[in-house]
Amino acid sequence: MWRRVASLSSFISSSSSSSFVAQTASRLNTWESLTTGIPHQENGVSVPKEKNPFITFVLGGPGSGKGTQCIKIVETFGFKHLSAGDLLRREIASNSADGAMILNTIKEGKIVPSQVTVKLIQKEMESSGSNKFLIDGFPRTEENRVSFERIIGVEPNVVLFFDCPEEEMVKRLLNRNQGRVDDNLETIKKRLKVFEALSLPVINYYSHRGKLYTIKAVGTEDEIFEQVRPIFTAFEVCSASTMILQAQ
Ligand SMILES: Nc1ncnc2c1ncn2[C@@H]1O[C@H](COP(=O)(O)OP(=O)(O)OP(=O)(O)O)[C@@H](O)[C@H]1O
Ligand SMILES: Nc1ccn([C@@H]2O[C@H](COP(=O)(O)O)[C@@H](O)[C@H]2O)c(=O)n1
Ligand SMILES: [Mg+2]
Repeated sequence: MWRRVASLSSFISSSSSSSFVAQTASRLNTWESLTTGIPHQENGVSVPKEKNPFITFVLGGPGSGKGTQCIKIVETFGFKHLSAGDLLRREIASNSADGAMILNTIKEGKIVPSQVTVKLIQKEMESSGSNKFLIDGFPRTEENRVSFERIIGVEPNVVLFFDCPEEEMVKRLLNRNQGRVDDNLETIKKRLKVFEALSLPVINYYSHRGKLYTIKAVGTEDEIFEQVRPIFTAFEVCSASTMILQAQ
């Protein structure tokens, strides 16, 4: 299977997205698990590989444009979008037992205990009927990351990092005008500190794991999406080709 994917990358080397496709083909050990359908051993139990979801984590500082780009990714590639922040805000709005704690944490720009956030994500994943997820604003900390791996039992296939200068992020947040309790300068400053101290190490972790795609998050929304598009196009091309090869 690996040989076939490698030859695929040279076959399409003349396409406009060729470098991404080649890069993607070289990362396809995870993708292969989605498409081969060959049972593999997991904790001693044989599990059909095609049951694994395809997971993309969407990371970046506050106001870097994660939510904005997720809408475009969903429109073009049909993922189920799960925003950790939106799920937490929904808990506040529904007056759940954790609502007051979550509201205070968000106002302070701090991070909600991982168990709470991962359970919300898990519930949405299970009820979605989808197998392709964009998980936006998560993991924000090493604790988030480890908790997801422990509870959900899988690692992401792709990690997008929207890399944006602080000054631009602050400007965007102060103009967002969506009535968010954390869109004020005091909370924004705290969120930026938390991002640097707790979220950047997670981004570095995925860089070392060879899963990170860094997007320069300046310019128009469309210009930024043109950096994102080839990443998922490459995965789609490789997936379709693998299915054709299997059918032969
Ligand atoms: N490329 C862009 N140029 C200018 N403004 C943008 C751009 N992308 C997004 N915005 C605007 O910046 C604000 C923040 O964007 P968005 O909500 O997508 O960021 P985010 O990374 O999801 O932030 P948060 O972490 O706070 O949820 C929004 O008002 C959005 O319309
Ligand atoms: N994994 C997460 C994600 C978010 N939070 C809290 O929600 C706030 C808003 O998140 P956005 O993704 O919408 O920016 C964030 O500042 C945190 O307080 C969290 O705790 N854990
Ligand atoms: Mg957002």
